[in-house]
Amino acid sequence: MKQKNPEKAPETAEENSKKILEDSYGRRVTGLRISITDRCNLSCMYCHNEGADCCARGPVGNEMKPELICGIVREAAKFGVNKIKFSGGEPLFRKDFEEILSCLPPLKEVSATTNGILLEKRARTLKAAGLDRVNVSLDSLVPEKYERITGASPGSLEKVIRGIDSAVEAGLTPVKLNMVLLKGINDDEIDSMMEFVRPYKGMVILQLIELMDIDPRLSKYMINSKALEKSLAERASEVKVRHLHHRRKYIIDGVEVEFVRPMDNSEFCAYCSRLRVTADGKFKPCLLVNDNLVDVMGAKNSEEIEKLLKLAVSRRKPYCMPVSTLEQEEKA
Ligand SMILES: Nc1nc2c(ncn2[C@@H]2O[C@H](COP(=O)(O)OP(=O)(O)OP(=O)(O)O)[C@@H](O)[C@H]2O)c(=O)[nH]1
Ligand SMILES: C[S@@+](CC[C@H](N)C(=O)[O-])C[C@H]1O[C@@H](n2cnc3c(N)ncnc32)[C@H](O)[C@@H]1O
Ligand code: SF4
Ligand code: SF4
Repeated sequence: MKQKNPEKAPETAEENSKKILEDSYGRRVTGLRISITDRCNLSCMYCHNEGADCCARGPVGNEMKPELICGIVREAAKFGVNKIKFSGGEPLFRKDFEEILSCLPPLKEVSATTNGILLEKRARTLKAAGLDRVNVSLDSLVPEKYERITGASPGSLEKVIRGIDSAVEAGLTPVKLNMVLLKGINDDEIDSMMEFVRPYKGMVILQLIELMDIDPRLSKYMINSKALEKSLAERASEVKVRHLHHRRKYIIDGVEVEFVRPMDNSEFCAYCSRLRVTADGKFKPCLLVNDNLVDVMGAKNSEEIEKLLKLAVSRRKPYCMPVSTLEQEEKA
């Protein structure tokens, strides 16, 4: 059989292994989760701000420029990273978000997570610049509750719903609605949220999120995730398992409901395939760890970015591990 490129010798296993990013726990990195600003127009009662130490509400600060963001993505793409998630703060606060999207290399998927307040006017331009889909955070369909959870001003819920409709019209689909479950506040709204997404016929899907009680004052809002997962499973006609975090997707009466369950979940961390980048230009090996960041802001060229990227991957460690693995690590 004729070789496609007879000049090029087949690659050795060693050469091949250099082209992927894998940490010492065998977890391959295939995605980047890039925070492009710490600024936000809301003040949600539970916000982890992607693990940042602080949450800037004021001026621009030390945010990465589009050139650096795209340089990082280009380097990561050389090692098989093919999914990018933009987050914040509120990513639509960046007026140059379209510019950032325009300079990315070809990728399998580019998505963003937004609170949706500024989405209505930007959906079309974001799509045209290369954004494939969005997740929109929407914790309640009751205006007073929505305002209580997010600190938003009256009228904001309608803006978010108009933003969701614009995203659907622009083709930023499927739009995922992120609903953080808060006991005693919105945990009675799961069914009404399912009815809300139903008319969109798969163009909008529901993602339920277990609260991460990063602050002890939040613990009283934790729902019983085990019981919820059991009831979703009982109601589902089909259950799918995603590779990312091994998250379950339940198909209930034709509506897709994904459950994100990060707390005390070693399976979730075992299938963590994304490396994070902070708004001020640091690789962040884990959402919940802040003492192992790798500064990439001053990187002068692609070689430096590559070196720092590999250093960050080498620092990755599952936050939650099965007891048997922890015991082995202690003995070693
Ligand atoms: N602990 C932890 N939580 C995460 C991680 N990635 C996402 N989450 C949480 O998952 C929820 C949904 O995040 P999104 O930004 O919408 O993105 P996603 O659902 O992870 O990504 P897609 O499903 O691919 O759109 C949020 O509450 C995040 O904090 C992670 O690596 N670790
Ligand atoms: C930090 S926000 C950034 C993007 C954007 N501002 C938004 O709210 O969609 C990303 C996602 O994390 C979720 N989130 C924030 N704090 C959380 C927590 N303590 N537990 C679970 N999810 C949380 C939000 O609901 C949102 O869906
Ligand atoms: S909108 Fe997003 S970043 Fe802003 S406070 Fe809420 S969860 Fe945090
Ligand atoms: S190791 Fe676990 S907690 Fe840390 S980022 Fe990955 S999934 Fe999240």
